[in-house]
Amino acid sequence: MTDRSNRTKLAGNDLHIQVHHQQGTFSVEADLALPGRGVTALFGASGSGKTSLLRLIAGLDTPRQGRIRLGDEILVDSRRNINVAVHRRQLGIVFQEPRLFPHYRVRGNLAYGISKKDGAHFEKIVQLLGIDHLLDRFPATLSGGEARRVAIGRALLSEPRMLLLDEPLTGLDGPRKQELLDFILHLTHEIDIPIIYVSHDPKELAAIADNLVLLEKGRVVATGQLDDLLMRFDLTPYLGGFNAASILEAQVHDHDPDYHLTRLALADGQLLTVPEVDMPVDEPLRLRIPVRDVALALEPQPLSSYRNQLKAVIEDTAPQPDNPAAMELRLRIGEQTLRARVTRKSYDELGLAPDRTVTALVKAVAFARRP
Ligand SMILES: Nc1ncnc2c1ncn2[C@@H]1O[C@H](COP(=O)(O)OP(=O)(O)OP(=O)(O)O)[C@@H](O)[C@H]1O
Repeated sequence: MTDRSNRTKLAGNDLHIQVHHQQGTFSVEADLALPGRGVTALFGASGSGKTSLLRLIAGLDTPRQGRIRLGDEILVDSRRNINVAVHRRQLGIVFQEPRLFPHYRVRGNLAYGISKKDGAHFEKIVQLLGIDHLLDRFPATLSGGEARRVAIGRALLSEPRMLLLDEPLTGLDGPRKQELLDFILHLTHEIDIPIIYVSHDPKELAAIADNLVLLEKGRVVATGQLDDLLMRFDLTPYLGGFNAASILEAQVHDHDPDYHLTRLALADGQLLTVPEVDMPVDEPLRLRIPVRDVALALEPQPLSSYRNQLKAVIEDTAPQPDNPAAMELRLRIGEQTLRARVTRKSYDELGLAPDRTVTALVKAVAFARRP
Protein backbone atom coordinates (compact mmCIF):
# COMPACT_ATOMS: atom_id res chain seq x y z
CA MET A 1 0.00 0.00 0.00
CA THR A 2 1.24 3.54 -0.70
CA ASP A 3 3.23 4.85 2.21
CA ARG A 4 1.53 8.22 2.51
CA SER A 5 3.63 9.42 5.42
CA ASN A 6 6.72 8.76 3.33
CA ARG A 7 5.25 10.62 0.37
CA THR A 8 4.47 13.69 2.43
CA LYS A 9 7.39 14.16 4.78
CA LEU A 10 9.52 17.25 4.39
CA ALA A 11 12.67 16.48 2.40
CA GLY A 12 15.53 18.30 0.67
CA ASN A 13 13.11 19.89 -1.79
CA ASP A 14 10.63 21.23 0.74
CA LEU A 15 9.32 24.63 -0.25
CA HIS A 16 8.88 27.47 2.23
CA ILE A 17 6.79 30.39 1.06
CA GLN A 18 6.15 33.56 3.00
CA VAL A 19 4.90 36.19 0.62
CA HIS A 20 2.81 39.28 0.24
CA HIS A 21 2.07 40.24 -3.35
CA GLN A 22 -0.22 42.87 -4.81
CA GLN A 23 -1.53 42.81 -8.38
CA GLY A 24 -4.11 45.49 -9.07
CA THR A 25 -6.74 45.22 -6.35
CA PHE A 26 -5.94 41.56 -5.69
CA SER A 27 -3.39 40.52 -3.09
CA VAL A 28 -1.81 37.16 -2.33
CA GLU A 29 -0.76 36.43 1.25
CA ALA A 30 0.75 33.06 1.99
CA ASP A 31 2.82 31.49 4.74
CA LEU A 32 3.36 27.87 3.82
CA ALA A 33 5.73 24.93 4.15
CA LEU A 34 5.12 22.39 1.39
CA PRO A 35 6.61 18.89 1.50
CA GLY A 36 9.39 18.06 -0.94
CA ARG A 37 7.69 14.83 -2.00
CA GLY A 38 4.42 13.75 -3.55
CA VAL A 39 1.78 15.93 -5.17
CA THR A 40 0.63 19.15 -3.51
CA ALA A 41 -2.50 20.65 -5.02
CA LEU A 42 -3.18 24.39 -5.00
CA PHE A 43 -6.94 24.30 -4.90
CA GLY A 44 -9.68 26.91 -4.87
CA ALA A 45 -12.43 28.56 -6.87
CA SER A 46 -11.72 30.58 -10.00
CA GLY A 47 -9.90 33.77 -9.04
CA SER A 48 -8.75 32.46 -5.64
CA GLY A 49 -5.10 33.06 -6.57
CA LYS A 50 -3.82 29.58 -7.52
CA THR A 51 -2.03 30.69 -10.68
CA SER A 52 -0.78 33.85 -8.96
CA LEU A 53 0.87 31.74 -6.24
CA LEU A 54 2.32 29.34 -8.82
CA ARG A 55 3.79 32.26 -10.77
CA LEU A 56 5.47 33.56 -7.61
CA ILE A 57 7.02 30.13 -6.98
CA ALA A 58 8.12 29.86 -10.61
CA GLY A 59 9.69 33.32 -10.57
CA LEU A 60 7.40 34.67 -13.29
CA ASP A 61 6.27 37.32 -10.80
CA THR A 62 8.16 38.77 -7.87
CA PRO A 63 6.43 39.26 -4.52
CA ARG A 64 6.44 42.75 -3.08
CA GLN A 65 7.63 41.31 0.18
CA GLY A 66 8.68 37.92 1.38
CA ARG A 67 10.86 34.88 1.10
CA ILE A 68 10.69 31.69 -0.92
CA ARG A 69 13.11 28.87 -0.11
CA LEU A 70 13.45 25.54 -1.92
CA GLY A 71 15.42 23.11 0.23
CA ASP A 72 18.51 25.07 1.26
CA GLU A 73 18.33 27.53 -1.59
CA ILE A 74 16.81 30.99 -1.16
CA LEU A 75 14.89 31.78 -4.35
CA VAL A 76 13.47 35.08 -3.17
CA ASP A 77 14.26 37.33 -0.25
CA SER A 78 12.88 40.83 -0.71
CA ARG A 79 14.88 42.22 2.22
CA ARG A 80 18.18 40.94 0.86
CA ASN A 81 17.29 41.74 -2.76
CA ILE A 82 17.56 38.10 -3.78
CA ASN A 83 15.44 37.03 -6.71
CA VAL A 84 16.72 33.96 -8.57
CA ALA A 85 15.80 34.14 -12.29
CA VAL A 86 13.16 31.72 -13.62
CA HIS A 87 15.62 29.62 -15.65
CA ARG A 88 17.96 29.24 -12.66
CA ARG A 89 15.31 27.91 -10.28
CA GLN A 90 15.46 24.38 -11.74
CA LEU A 91 11.68 24.11 -11.87
CA GLY A 92 9.77 22.36 -14.62
CA ILE A 93 6.79 24.54 -15.48
CA VAL A 94 3.83 23.38 -17.57
CA PHE A 95 1.20 25.96 -18.39
CA GLN A 96 -2.43 25.38 -19.37
CA GLU A 97 -1.45 25.83 -23.02
CA PRO A 98 1.54 23.64 -23.94
CA ARG A 99 3.71 26.42 -25.48
CA LEU A 100 5.65 24.10 -27.78
CA PHE A 101 7.92 25.47 -30.52
CA PRO A 102 5.82 25.08 -33.69
CA HIS A 103 8.80 24.76 -36.06
CA TYR A 104 10.47 21.94 -34.06
CA ARG A 105 9.30 18.36 -34.18
CA VAL A 106 8.35 16.70 -30.87
CA ARG A 107 11.87 15.28 -30.59
CA GLY A 108 13.34 18.76 -30.97
CA ASN A 109 10.90 20.22 -28.46
CA LEU A 110 11.84 17.54 -25.94
CA ALA A 111 15.57 18.02 -26.46
CA TYR A 112 15.34 21.81 -26.21
CA GLY A 113 17.35 23.14 -23.32
CA ILE A 114 18.71 19.77 -22.17
CA SER A 115 22.30 20.33 -21.21
CA LYS A 116 23.52 16.77 -20.76
CA LYS A 117 22.34 14.22 -23.28
CA ASP A 118 21.25 11.11 -21.43
CA GLY A 119 19.66 8.71 -23.89
CA ALA A 120 18.36 6.31 -21.25
CA HIS A 121 16.64 9.10 -19.30
CA PHE A 122 15.15 10.52 -22.51
CA GLU A 123 13.83 7.07 -23.41
CA LYS A 124 12.36 6.59 -19.92
CA ILE A 125 10.44 9.87 -19.97
CA VAL A 126 9.21 9.25 -23.52
CA GLN A 127 7.94 5.81 -22.50
CA LEU A 128 6.35 7.05 -19.28
CA LEU A 129 4.35 9.66 -21.16
CA GLY A 130 3.53 7.39 -24.11
CA ILE A 131 4.89 9.83 -26.69
CA ASP A 132 7.37 7.58 -28.54
CA HIS A 133 5.13 7.41 -31.62
CA LEU A 134 4.90 11.21 -31.74
CA LEU A 135 8.61 12.04 -31.85
CA ASP A 136 8.71 12.96 -35.56
CA ARG A 137 5.47 14.96 -35.57
CA PHE A 138 5.11 18.75 -35.49
CA PRO A 139 3.12 20.32 -32.60
CA ALA A 140 0.36 21.52 -34.94
CA THR A 141 -0.54 17.87 -35.68
CA LEU A 142 -0.91 16.86 -32.00
CA SER A 143 -4.16 16.58 -30.05
CA GLY A 144 -4.53 18.72 -26.93
CA GLY A 145 -3.71 15.80 -24.62
CA GLU A 146 -0.69 14.72 -26.68
CA ALA A 147 0.70 18.26 -26.76
CA ARG A 148 0.41 18.45 -22.98
CA ARG A 149 2.21 15.14 -22.54
CA VAL A 150 5.04 16.51 -24.69
CA ALA A 151 5.11 19.71 -22.62
CA ILE A 152 5.31 17.66 -19.40
CA GLY A 153 8.07 15.53 -20.99
CA ARG A 154 10.04 18.63 -21.92
CA ALA A 155 9.71 19.98 -18.39
CA LEU A 156 10.86 16.67 -16.87
CA LEU A 157 13.82 16.34 -19.22
CA SER A 158 15.20 19.61 -17.89
CA GLU A 159 15.77 17.58 -14.67
CA PRO A 160 13.82 19.93 -12.42
CA ARG A 161 13.83 19.84 -8.63
CA MET A 162 10.10 20.36 -8.72
CA LEU A 163 7.38 20.17 -11.37
CA LEU A 164 4.72 22.91 -11.51
CA LEU A 165 1.53 22.00 -13.41
CA ASP A 166 -1.13 24.67 -13.96
CA GLU A 167 -4.51 22.97 -14.53
CA PRO A 168 -3.04 20.47 -17.01
CA LEU A 169 -6.43 18.88 -17.78
CA THR A 170 -8.29 22.09 -18.65
CA GLY A 171 -10.13 22.03 -21.97
CA LEU A 172 -9.78 18.27 -22.58
CA ASP A 173 -12.92 16.17 -22.99
CA GLY A 174 -13.82 13.43 -20.44
CA PRO A 175 -11.88 10.43 -21.83
CA ARG A 176 -8.83 12.56 -22.80
CA LYS A 177 -8.87 14.10 -19.33
CA GLN A 178 -8.79 10.67 -17.71
CA GLU A 179 -6.05 9.51 -20.08
CA LEU A 180 -3.76 12.44 -19.26
CA LEU A 181 -4.56 12.11 -15.56
CA ASP A 182 -3.54 8.43 -15.72
CA PHE A 183 -0.22 9.39 -17.35
CA ILE A 184 0.43 12.00 -14.66
CA LEU A 185 -0.49 9.53 -11.91
CA HIS A 186 1.87 7.00 -13.40
CA LEU A 187 4.61 9.63 -13.42
CA THR A 188 4.10 10.45 -9.77
CA HIS A 189 4.85 6.82 -8.94
CA GLU A 190 7.83 6.43 -11.22
CA ILE A 191 9.60 9.74 -10.74
CA ASP A 192 10.58 11.08 -7.38
CA ILE A 193 10.06 14.77 -8.09
CA PRO A 194 7.65 16.82 -6.00
CA ILE A 195 4.75 18.23 -8.01
CA ILE A 196 2.71 21.35 -7.40
CA TYR A 197 -0.57 20.90 -9.19
CA VAL A 198 -3.13 23.65 -9.69
CA SER A 199 -6.74 22.49 -9.89
CA HIS A 200 -10.29 23.56 -9.11
CA ASP A 201 -11.90 20.11 -9.51
CA PRO A 202 -12.47 18.09 -6.29
CA LYS A 203 -12.48 14.77 -8.21
CA GLU A 204 -9.14 15.54 -9.79
CA LEU A 205 -7.86 16.47 -6.38
CA ALA A 206 -8.97 13.16 -4.88
CA ALA A 207 -7.19 11.30 -7.68
CA ILE A 208 -3.88 13.06 -7.62
CA ALA A 209 -3.10 15.00 -4.48
CA ASP A 210 -1.26 13.90 -1.36
CA ASN A 211 -1.28 17.38 0.14
CA LEU A 212 -3.52 20.35 -0.28
CA VAL A 213 -3.33 24.11 -0.09
CA LEU A 214 -6.83 25.52 -0.05
CA LEU A 215 -7.03 29.12 -1.31
CA GLU A 216 -9.73 31.75 -1.14
CA LYS A 217 -9.38 35.37 -2.24
CA GLY A 218 -5.59 35.15 -2.22
CA ARG A 219 -5.43 33.73 1.34
CA VAL A 220 -4.62 30.21 2.55
CA VAL A 221 -7.75 28.78 4.19
CA ALA A 222 -6.15 25.46 5.14
CA THR A 223 -3.15 23.34 4.31
CA GLY A 224 -2.16 19.76 5.15
CA GLN A 225 -2.55 16.17 4.05
CA LEU A 226 -5.48 15.77 1.68
CA ASP A 227 -7.18 12.94 3.55
CA ASP A 228 -7.06 14.93 6.79
CA LEU A 229 -8.55 18.04 5.20
CA LEU A 230 -11.31 16.04 3.48
CA MET A 231 -12.47 15.01 6.95
CA ARG A 232 -12.94 18.55 8.23
CA PHE A 233 -16.59 19.54 8.43
CA ASP A 234 -15.72 23.26 8.29
CA LEU A 235 -14.04 22.83 4.89
CA THR A 236 -16.99 21.01 3.26
CA PRO A 237 -18.18 24.13 1.36
CA TYR A 238 -14.73 24.42 -0.24
CA LEU A 239 -14.21 20.74 -1.00
CA GLY A 240 -17.24 19.81 -3.04
CA GLY A 241 -20.15 20.76 -0.71
CA PHE A 242 -22.97 18.33 -1.42
CA ASN A 243 -20.50 16.28 -3.49
CA ALA A 244 -17.81 16.10 -0.79
CA ALA A 245 -16.09 12.72 -0.57
CA SER A 246 -13.74 10.61 1.55
CA ILE A 247 -10.64 8.84 0.36
CA LEU A 248 -9.88 5.31 1.52
CA GLU A 249 -6.76 3.32 0.73
CA ALA A 250 -7.39 -0.33 -0.17
CA GLN A 251 -5.83 -3.22 -2.01
CA VAL A 252 -7.14 -5.89 -4.33
CA HIS A 253 -8.14 -8.93 -2.24
CA ASP A 254 -9.55 -11.36 -4.80
CA HIS A 255 -11.62 -11.63 -7.96
CA ASP A 256 -14.94 -13.40 -8.52
CA PRO A 257 -14.91 -14.10 -12.28
CA ASP A 258 -18.37 -15.74 -12.24
CA TYR A 259 -20.06 -12.55 -11.11
CA HIS A 260 -17.43 -10.16 -12.60
CA LEU A 261 -16.73 -8.71 -9.20
CA THR A 262 -13.58 -7.81 -7.28
CA ARG A 263 -13.19 -7.65 -3.53
CA LEU A 264 -11.00 -4.93 -2.07
CA ALA A 265 -9.51 -5.09 1.41
CA LEU A 266 -9.25 -2.08 3.67
CA ALA A 267 -6.31 -1.93 6.08
CA ASP A 268 -8.44 -3.27 8.95
CA GLY A 269 -9.37 -6.35 6.89
CA GLN A 270 -12.94 -5.36 6.01
CA LEU A 271 -13.90 -6.01 2.41
CA LEU A 272 -15.69 -3.97 -0.25
CA THR A 273 -17.10 -5.57 -3.39
CA VAL A 274 -16.93 -3.59 -6.63
CA PRO A 275 -17.41 -4.34 -10.34
CA GLU A 276 -14.46 -6.34 -11.66
CA VAL A 277 -11.18 -4.43 -11.58
CA ASP A 278 -8.42 -5.48 -13.94
CA MET A 279 -5.63 -5.38 -11.37
CA PRO A 280 -3.61 -8.13 -9.69
CA VAL A 281 -4.25 -9.28 -6.13
CA ASP A 282 -2.50 -7.13 -3.48
CA GLU A 283 -2.28 -4.11 -5.81
CA PRO A 284 -2.97 -0.89 -3.87
CA LEU A 285 -5.57 1.62 -4.94
CA ARG A 286 -7.28 4.73 -3.70
CA LEU A 287 -11.06 4.88 -3.42
CA ARG A 288 -13.28 7.94 -3.47
CA ILE A 289 -16.53 7.51 -1.58
CA PRO A 290 -18.98 10.41 -1.91
CA VAL A 291 -20.41 11.48 1.44
CA ARG A 292 -23.96 11.36 0.09
CA ASP A 293 -23.44 7.70 -0.90
CA VAL A 294 -22.97 6.47 2.66
CA ALA A 295 -26.08 5.52 4.67
CA LEU A 296 -26.07 4.29 8.26
CA ALA A 297 -27.78 1.45 10.13
CA LEU A 298 -27.44 0.27 13.72
CA GLU A 299 -26.87 -3.38 12.68
CA PRO A 300 -25.64 -5.18 9.55
CA GLN A 301 -28.48 -5.52 7.01
CA PRO A 302 -28.34 -9.11 5.70
CA LEU A 303 -31.41 -8.77 3.48
CA SER A 304 -30.36 -5.52 1.91
CA SER A 305 -29.12 -4.99 -1.64
CA TYR A 306 -26.25 -3.00 -0.17
CA ARG A 307 -23.32 -5.30 -0.82
CA ASN A 308 -20.93 -3.04 0.98
CA GLN A 309 -21.51 -2.82 4.69
CA LEU A 310 -18.67 -1.70 6.91
CA LYS A 311 -18.48 -1.84 10.67
CA ALA A 312 -17.59 1.65 11.87
CA VAL A 313 -17.50 3.74 15.01
CA ILE A 314 -18.88 7.29 15.06
CA GLU A 315 -16.01 9.61 15.89
CA ASP A 316 -17.57 13.03 15.58
CA THR A 317 -20.73 14.72 14.34
CA ALA A 318 -21.86 18.25 13.47
CA PRO A 319 -24.94 19.87 12.02
CA GLN A 320 -24.41 20.90 8.39
CA PRO A 321 -24.17 24.72 8.40
CA ASP A 322 -25.93 25.31 5.05
CA ASN A 323 -28.61 22.64 5.51
CA PRO A 324 -30.39 22.57 8.90
CA ALA A 325 -32.03 19.20 8.04
CA ALA A 326 -28.69 17.34 7.76
CA MET A 327 -25.99 16.03 10.09
CA GLU A 328 -22.38 15.38 9.07
CA LEU A 329 -20.60 12.40 10.63
CA ARG A 330 -17.02 11.17 10.74
CA LEU A 331 -16.68 7.39 11.15
CA ARG A 332 -13.60 5.38 12.10
CA ILE A 333 -12.94 2.23 10.11
CA GLY A 334 -9.75 0.82 11.60
CA GLU A 335 -7.19 3.58 11.18
CA GLN A 336 -9.09 5.21 8.30
CA THR A 337 -11.89 7.74 8.38
CA LEU A 338 -15.07 7.82 6.34
CA ARG A 339 -17.59 10.63 6.19
CA ALA A 340 -21.34 10.18 6.09
CA ARG A 341 -24.36 12.49 6.03
CA VAL A 342 -27.82 11.67 7.40
CA THR A 343 -30.92 13.73 8.08
CA ARG A 344 -31.15 15.13 11.59
CA LYS A 345 -34.41 13.22 11.98
CA SER A 346 -32.68 9.86 11.23
CA TYR A 347 -29.82 10.85 13.49
CA ASP A 348 -32.20 11.36 16.41
CA GLU A 349 -34.44 8.37 15.65
CA LEU A 350 -31.47 5.97 15.36
CA GLY A 351 -30.00 7.42 18.55
CA LEU A 352 -26.68 8.11 16.83
CA ALA A 353 -23.90 9.66 18.90
CA PRO A 354 -20.11 9.65 19.13
CA ASP A 355 -18.57 6.27 20.10
CA ARG A 356 -21.58 4.33 18.84
CA THR A 357 -20.80 1.36 16.61
CA VAL A 358 -22.79 1.45 13.37
CA THR A 359 -22.91 -0.20 9.97
CA ALA A 360 -21.98 2.08 7.09
CA LEU A 361 -23.91 1.13 3.96
CA VAL A 362 -21.80 2.21 1.03
CA LYS A 363 -23.77 2.82 -2.16
CA ALA A 364 -21.00 3.88 -4.52
CA VAL A 365 -17.26 3.44 -4.69
CA ALA A 366 -15.25 5.27 -7.34
CA PHE A 367 -11.61 4.62 -8.09
CA ALA A 368 -9.71 7.77 -7.52
CA ARG A 369 -6.36 6.29 -8.38
CA ARG A 370 -4.97 3.14 -9.90
CA PRO A 371 -1.21 3.36 -9.47
N1 LIG B 1 -1.50 40.89 -13.67
C1 LIG B 1 -2.60 41.08 -12.96
N2 LIG B 1 -3.00 42.29 -12.58
C2 LIG B 1 -4.10 42.49 -11.82
N3 LIG B 1 -4.89 41.50 -11.38
C3 LIG B 1 -4.54 40.25 -11.72
C4 LIG B 1 -3.39 39.96 -12.51
N4 LIG B 1 -3.31 38.61 -12.67
C5 LIG B 1 -4.36 38.08 -12.00
N5 LIG B 1 -5.09 39.04 -11.43
C6 LIG B 1 -6.30 38.86 -10.61
O1 LIG B 1 -5.90 38.09 -9.50
C7 LIG B 1 -6.95 37.21 -9.10
C8 LIG B 1 -6.43 35.80 -8.98
O2 LIG B 1 -6.10 35.32 -10.27
P1 LIG B 1 -5.49 33.87 -10.48
O3 LIG B 1 -5.32 33.69 -11.96
O4 LIG B 1 -4.32 33.69 -9.61
O5 LIG B 1 -6.68 32.94 -9.95
P2 LIG B 1 -6.90 31.39 -10.13
O6 LIG B 1 -7.31 30.87 -8.81
O7 LIG B 1 -5.70 30.77 -10.77
O8 LIG B 1 -8.13 31.36 -11.12
P3 LIG B 1 -8.54 30.36 -12.33
O9 LIG B 1 -8.94 29.05 -11.69
O10 LIG B 1 -9.69 31.07 -12.95
O11 LIG B 1 -7.34 30.24 -13.24
C9 LIG B 1 -8.06 37.38 -10.12
O12 LIG B 1 -9.03 38.23 -9.58
C10 LIG B 1 -7.36 38.03 -11.30
O13 LIG B 1 -8.26 38.83 -12.01
